[in-house]
Amino acid sequence: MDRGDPQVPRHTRILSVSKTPLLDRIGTPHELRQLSEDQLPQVADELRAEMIDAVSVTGGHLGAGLGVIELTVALHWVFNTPEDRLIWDVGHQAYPHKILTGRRDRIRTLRQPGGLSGFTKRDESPYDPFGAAHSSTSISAALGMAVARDLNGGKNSVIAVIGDGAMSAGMAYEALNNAGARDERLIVILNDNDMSIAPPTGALSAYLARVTSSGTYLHLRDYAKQLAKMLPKQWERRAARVEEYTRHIWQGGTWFEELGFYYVGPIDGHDFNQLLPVLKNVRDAEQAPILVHVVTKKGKGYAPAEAADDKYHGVNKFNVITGAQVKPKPNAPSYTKVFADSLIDEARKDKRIVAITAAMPSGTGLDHFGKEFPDRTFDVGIAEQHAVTFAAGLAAEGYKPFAAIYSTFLQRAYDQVVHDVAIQKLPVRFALDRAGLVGADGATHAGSFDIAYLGCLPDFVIMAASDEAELVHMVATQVQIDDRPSALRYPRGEGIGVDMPEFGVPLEIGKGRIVREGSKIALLSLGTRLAECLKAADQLQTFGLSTTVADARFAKPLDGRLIRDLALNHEVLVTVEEGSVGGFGSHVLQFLSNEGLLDRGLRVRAKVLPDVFIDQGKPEAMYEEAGLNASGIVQTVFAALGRADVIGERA
Ligand SMILES: Cc1ncc(C[n+]2csc(CCOP(=O)(O)OP(=O)(O)O)c2C)c(N)n1
Ligand SMILES: CC(=O)[C@@H](O)[C@H](O)COP(=O)(O)O
Ligand SMILES: [Mg+2]
Repeated sequence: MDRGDPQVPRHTRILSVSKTPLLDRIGTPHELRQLSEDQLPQVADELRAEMIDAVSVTGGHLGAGLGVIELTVALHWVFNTPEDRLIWDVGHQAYPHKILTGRRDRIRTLRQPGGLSGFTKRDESPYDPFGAAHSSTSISAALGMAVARDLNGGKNSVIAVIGDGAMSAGMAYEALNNAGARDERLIVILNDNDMSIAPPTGALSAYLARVTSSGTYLHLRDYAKQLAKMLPKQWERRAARVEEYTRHIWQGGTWFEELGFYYVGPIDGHDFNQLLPVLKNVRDAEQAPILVHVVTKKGKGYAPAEAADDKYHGVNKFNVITGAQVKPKPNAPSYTKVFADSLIDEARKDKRIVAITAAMPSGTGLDHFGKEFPDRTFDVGIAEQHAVTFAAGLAAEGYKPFAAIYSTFLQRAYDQVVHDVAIQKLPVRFALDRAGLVGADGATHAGSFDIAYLGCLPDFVIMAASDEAELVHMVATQVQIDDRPSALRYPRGEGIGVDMPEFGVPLEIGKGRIVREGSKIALLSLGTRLAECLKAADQLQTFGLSTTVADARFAKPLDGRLIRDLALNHEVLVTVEEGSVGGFGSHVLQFLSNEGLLDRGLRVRAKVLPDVFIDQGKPEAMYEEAGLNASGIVQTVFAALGRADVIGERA
């Protein structure tokens, strides 16, 4: 459309032609559904371009969304969203969905403070009927919504879109098992791109590969048209099973059919000529759960993503032309790398060490470990519950299993930790990466609760590294803990640039350390807030407040002697941790109280993360907001001293 300056002669005006003329007309799926079928490929092209451009300036999850561009357009065109409920598993692939559902204007605020979430979120849009980010929840949520619809006498469709990786989690089977036994109308779209974050593992992915590589699929180009004609409007489950056409169109989805689903597919998830007729027929089917097996390519349509081993699953900002990502030069090694390198060093000396990941080899650093010890590295898929009890089995047989699982993903396996590991006092070593706030992934991935949820378990040893050098020693310490379970927590991101030890030296269990001697104020830190405590001590010194800083190192067992000394020889004791209420500070307060150390007027404060779910942001800003930085600590000390007068001035 020519928006040029009316004073300028028309023929000389430069036409500012939009690159996304059709997408510009789509505010919500209602406008999308006004377009004709043959316009949809262009919508998809424009949507793909818009998504690539947006993520190039925001960073985030790219490959998965590129793989579902056509599927997203087709789903919103065929189904009457948001009345028809569309639930995305994990939700990392939902950027195209967000662009089509009224959030295009905010898509460049993705994963930023106050911006759009990087996953689906109920309070963000009526088109997000269910929040996600942890995988494999979509079928359960969809079944719940389908049952609610039937109880209400509703007519809407409910669709869950789940990836092949997410399908490897136990929860997905639990939902399939329950859904297959019921006759609710439920549609599960299996988005099979033969990728998780890494190449998929497990028997299911091998099965899917067999199904999608069957000769029939590869030769029946008009397969979906035939399928669409054959799918009866009125499903008669029992009859359909034995009818003649069952042999023609069910291409091997036996496993899903045995679980009570109609299996439709595999179809090409980038071909509207296949997607539209199948989705229309599936939409109009009267009953029975249906699983549509859609084959897609992660990273589709963007050469650098298609060529990358990880299909650009998660990217920094990047140059659209070259695909080159903007990677800031690190000032120090990442905690993840330090953990992996330390474990490799220890494993060279101890053949009993084995490592387990739940589909996060690169995120946990076990991809490096696996290169050197392929036979001692196990990627069990997105199956944290299985990973924990699998590790317990290894420990029961005398191995030294390191289960490297992000702090929040371990939440998925809490009973396995209690029932299979802790009660049996099996020496499973948990390496909890992403402990504390993580930034762009927001509340679902913020490792706020592990001290609380593990600290209440008898015999557990819980360590928190205050820097990357401490992490090396703590890995060496975990190797030695052979009589009970232990957990080592460390944050996402890079260290603080301390000198690295040549090798790890095991620490004395349950012993902290004084890192700065003082007399009036005591700061007892757990984890990487130690650096901020030292800065706070410097600031307090300028007010004549001599401050001791101690690194607890262990949340469990507590260093009773250290805590007692601090309590008896200081007026104020402040604990600081990157964790929720109910963690380290709670344990210290309980110790002080039970030991009568609060009876002499000691002023105690426990600094923890606020009792809210913190949305995405920049970690340091989030910690500042939580008062877990130097000035926040200083203010707490002044408040404890009742010196509110100076708080606003110098702190
Ligand atoms: C419980 C849980 N474990 C691990 C993850 C990390 N994770 C996010 S996406 C992903 C891979 C998902 O694969 P798939 O479902 O096939 O989706 P795709 O990225 O291939 O579209 C993993 C392991 C998670 N989000 N939740
Ligand atoms: C979608 C998902 O759960 C993972 O991709 C996660 O976002 C990875 O987090 P890191 O970037 O901290 O490894
Ligand atoms: Mg996949």
